[in-house]
Amino acid sequence: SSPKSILHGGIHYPLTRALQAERSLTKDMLMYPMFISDDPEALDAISSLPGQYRIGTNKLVEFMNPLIKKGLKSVIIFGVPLKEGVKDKTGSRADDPEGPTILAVRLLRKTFPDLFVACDVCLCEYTSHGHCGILREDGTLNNDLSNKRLAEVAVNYAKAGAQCVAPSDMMDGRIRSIKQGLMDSGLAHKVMLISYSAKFAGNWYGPFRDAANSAPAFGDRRCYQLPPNARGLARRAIKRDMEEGADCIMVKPGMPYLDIVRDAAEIAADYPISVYQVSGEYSMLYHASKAGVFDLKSIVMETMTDFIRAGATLVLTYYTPDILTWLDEE
Ligand SMILES: NCC[C@H](CC(=O)O)[C@@H](CN)CCC(=O)O
Ligand SMILES: [Zn+2]
Repeated sequence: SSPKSILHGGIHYPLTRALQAERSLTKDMLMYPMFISDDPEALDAISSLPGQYRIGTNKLVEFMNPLIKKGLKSVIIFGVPLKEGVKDKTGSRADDPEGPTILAVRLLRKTFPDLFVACDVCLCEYTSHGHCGILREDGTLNNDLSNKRLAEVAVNYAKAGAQCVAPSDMMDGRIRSIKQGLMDSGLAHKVMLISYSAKFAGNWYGPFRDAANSAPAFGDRRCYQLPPNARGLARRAIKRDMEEGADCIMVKPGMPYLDIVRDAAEIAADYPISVYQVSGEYSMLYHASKAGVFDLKSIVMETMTDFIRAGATLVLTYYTPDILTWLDEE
């Protein structure tokens, strides 16, 4: 065979294999999604997301301490109101100053000054109909009213101390609305705006909707989350969000959409690229490893390599607490 047909010489030893990596996973690259309950005393195990909890604000510091010790650098907060009567047609309690999200932001910023605190921005946990935006009488989205509301919510989270807001709603133009809201409030210079730019409708979010009590009461999210077959729309949404002022571009779900992560890394080459390993991916890996398909640590660390190879620089994953330990074992 010709000299160039010999590839094995470059990967025979662990060091030479390590040299093949363009980047390696560090703790800075991990953002931990957390569910904050409106019951301050809650520490509820989430059956659909084994190992994850809905945490009340009175239990949050105790829950966080070991994670901070392990080197946790950032979290993204999802408020989960379970009390009766909180949800309404416009999600008016999303930025309730006594609601779980704002209370958690204040507590985390006060207790852990070095922790980077992001907030997911959406209405679905706070709307009676469970959709991510405000609806018209005919049941379709009122995009402009939704953007106005989402910008108010994002600004209020920022005012409470969030250093990052990440709108997962998928309304058209919400990045511009939120960026403008941050600028008008004199906060745009110190709040990172992560856009869930390429977020796909489909079957991967079930465990989250169970955990966050945020499933749509009717219909689905196919009129505002991208269709799985829409590579072109994803590329257009990424370019649009860059234009509207996003500081970081996210793709979601993760493993099934690595081609879109690669697209994002090429289109938004000068931006950090984020990927969300969503609840369905998390639970699938968990149960498959329980069933003996593979070793959990090995498979999770391999998916992290996959995200990085595809171009991601920030990974949102419920495996963050485990990965912090596994990185120290390497
Ligand atoms: N705002 C939408 C929430 C959305 C799930 C859904 O579409 O219901 C994601 C949260 N940003 C789900 C995340 C996950 O499944 O882990
Ligand atoms: Zn939503």
